[in-house]
Amino acid sequence: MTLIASGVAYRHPCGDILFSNIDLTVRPGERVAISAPSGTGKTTLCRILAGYLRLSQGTVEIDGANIESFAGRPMPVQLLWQQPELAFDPRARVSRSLEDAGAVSKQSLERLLDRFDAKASWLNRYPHELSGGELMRLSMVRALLVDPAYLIADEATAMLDAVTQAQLMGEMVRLTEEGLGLIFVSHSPSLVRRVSTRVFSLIDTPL
Ligand SMILES: Nc1ncnc2c1ncn2[C@@H]1O[C@H](COP(=O)(O)OP(=O)(O)OP(=O)(O)O)[C@@H](O)[C@H]1O
Repeated sequence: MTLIASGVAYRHPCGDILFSNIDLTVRPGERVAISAPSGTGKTTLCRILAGYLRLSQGTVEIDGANIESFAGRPMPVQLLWQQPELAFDPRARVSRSLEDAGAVSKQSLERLLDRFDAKASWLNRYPHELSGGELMRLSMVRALLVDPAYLIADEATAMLDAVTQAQLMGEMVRLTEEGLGLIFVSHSPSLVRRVSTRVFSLIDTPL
């Protein structure tokens, strides 16, 4: 499954163009860091690639299928937010949000909880009853439950302590060795150097 963004442009509702002519191809197992100065559209591009935001021009396709055609079906591109609470309904126990992510077998859930060192008992809590690190682990579990082909991590580990950050980034790298494609944004040049197999410069400006 190859992810291909061609001629992508985004225009704000006020009409201002944020970026245009973005061409990006990501293949299974690649780890692509999106680099660009603050405010130039990295998060916006991440949201477009994951189908959260409508592009103004161009296409995003997965193996020839437009990303918009996955509406109502499990999305093969999953987004990890920097604020993991955005992935959970604050009025419901975490287990409910995981169920809403899609039909999932108990085995897959247990396997993923184990992989991300997350406790099954956390599922009975509300999002505000979990620490940032715990919620991030569960947000990774949620993203991977639908067995996506691509994971987009938008500064997903930036708020975490160094140990948790290293552990979760390490797990993401292992997932890419199993074929997952990873697109990530990080303001840490050393993390980008360590993790990425390629850097995509959004506006041709180095990090
Ligand atoms: N509705 C809007 N109208 C005009 N500008 C907007 C609107 N929404 C967002 N922006 C601007 O779009 C720009 C791109 O935002 P985005 O979050 O994608 O950048 P970024 O590269 O991820 O930034 P950072 O590195 O600081 O997180 C920002 O300058 C933001 O102020």
